[in-house]
Amino acid sequence: MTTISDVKAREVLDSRGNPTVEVDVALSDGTVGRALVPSGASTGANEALELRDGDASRFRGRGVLQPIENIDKHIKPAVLGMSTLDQVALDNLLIEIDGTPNKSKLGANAILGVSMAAARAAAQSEGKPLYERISGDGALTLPVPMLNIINGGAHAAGSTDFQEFMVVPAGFDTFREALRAGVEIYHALADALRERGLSTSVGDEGGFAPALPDNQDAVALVIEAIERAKYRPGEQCFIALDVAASELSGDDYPADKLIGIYKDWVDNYPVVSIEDGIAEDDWDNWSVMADAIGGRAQLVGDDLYTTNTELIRKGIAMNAGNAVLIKLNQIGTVTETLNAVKMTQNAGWGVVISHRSGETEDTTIADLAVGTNAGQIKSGAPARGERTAKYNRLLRIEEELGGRAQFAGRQVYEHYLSNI
Ligand SMILES: O=C(O)[C@@H](CO)OP(=O)(O)O
Ligand SMILES: [Mg+2]
Repeated sequence: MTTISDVKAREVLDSRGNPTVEVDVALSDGTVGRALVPSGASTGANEALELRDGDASRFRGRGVLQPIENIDKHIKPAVLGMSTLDQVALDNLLIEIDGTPNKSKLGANAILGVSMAAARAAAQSEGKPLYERISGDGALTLPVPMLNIINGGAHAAGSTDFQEFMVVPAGFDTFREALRAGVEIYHALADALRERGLSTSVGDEGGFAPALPDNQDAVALVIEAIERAKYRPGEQCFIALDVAASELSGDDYPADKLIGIYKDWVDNYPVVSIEDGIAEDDWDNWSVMADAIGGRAQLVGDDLYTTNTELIRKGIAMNAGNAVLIKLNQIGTVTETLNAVKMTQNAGWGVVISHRSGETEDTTIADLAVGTNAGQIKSGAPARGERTAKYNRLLRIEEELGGRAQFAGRQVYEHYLSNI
């Protein structure tokens, strides 16, 4: 039996220059799986806890030596000698050692680092790519990339107050062609901004962060960029938003005003997906929004659900949206993440696998998107290495799958498009 022979954790840096946890899990057969943990800025209140040191003399209090010590002292002794082939048993043990509902004792960053590294080690030891180990006998699908090309909100001071304006190149036959369209649109957007004398400096996720007077200007600019790149909006390329409404001031943006804006945009623009359109504590207005536009747009809950099956179950019962954003570090183990995806898919809801605004070179989410047949991934703009690492991994997976590769494509949004 192949067992865990060593666990080594260290402090490394993420894309915002903040420390984060990296874990190596070594197996008795000599394989080593490595994982790096990402970090959010616009976090949901119900997310599992990211443990930071708080010692202001190191990295302005953002160090992660405590979660690393927790791995050394509490996790490593418990998992040495365990089989990594049973990810569920391993993750259940990690949850048990922590013992809190939100992983606040050991830190979700400590727990997830070990869980992900073990999954990667197990795949290697079996001689399989990670996506294949995740999928078992299930379908392998290349996801539609949702490329965040205008960054605002908590990710880019001085830009729009809505957080993300994404281009969604769904109307192509392969991931490679879709990504290429996204890249050309990204560059066309830079030209459009330059022409107007607007800044082309970028936000945390690699998208531009121009000082635009209105959120609607950002939508109009994305459409202009699609056309400038010679693609057809509403046919080949669509728009997705992450409003991150929990970060907005309720005085400026009451729910009825927001729903009015979305109705207008869904009527007039090729907007196919709206994430966190309503604040995370306002379940009732989530249902109101879903009644108003749920047949015409994917309504994705991120801060609302925090990849937590208890909250997803509640949302499905309340008709609060029709899709879930999935982030490994919101819940803290691979197994719980896979359970969240399954519950969402079983309800017939959409799934978007997501990066965090603070990222690393880790590419686990690319394999997760393919292996779960999720259909959609958001990993920022097609620029900045920590974002392109995921898109590049997907290019390699598509090549590796050859004739077996299926691109999720327009079909993901067909229901909403046929209702227009
Ligand atoms: O809100 C989001 O969806 C994410 C990723 O884009 O941002 P953050 O990681 O800051 O929560
Ligand atoms: Mg979000």
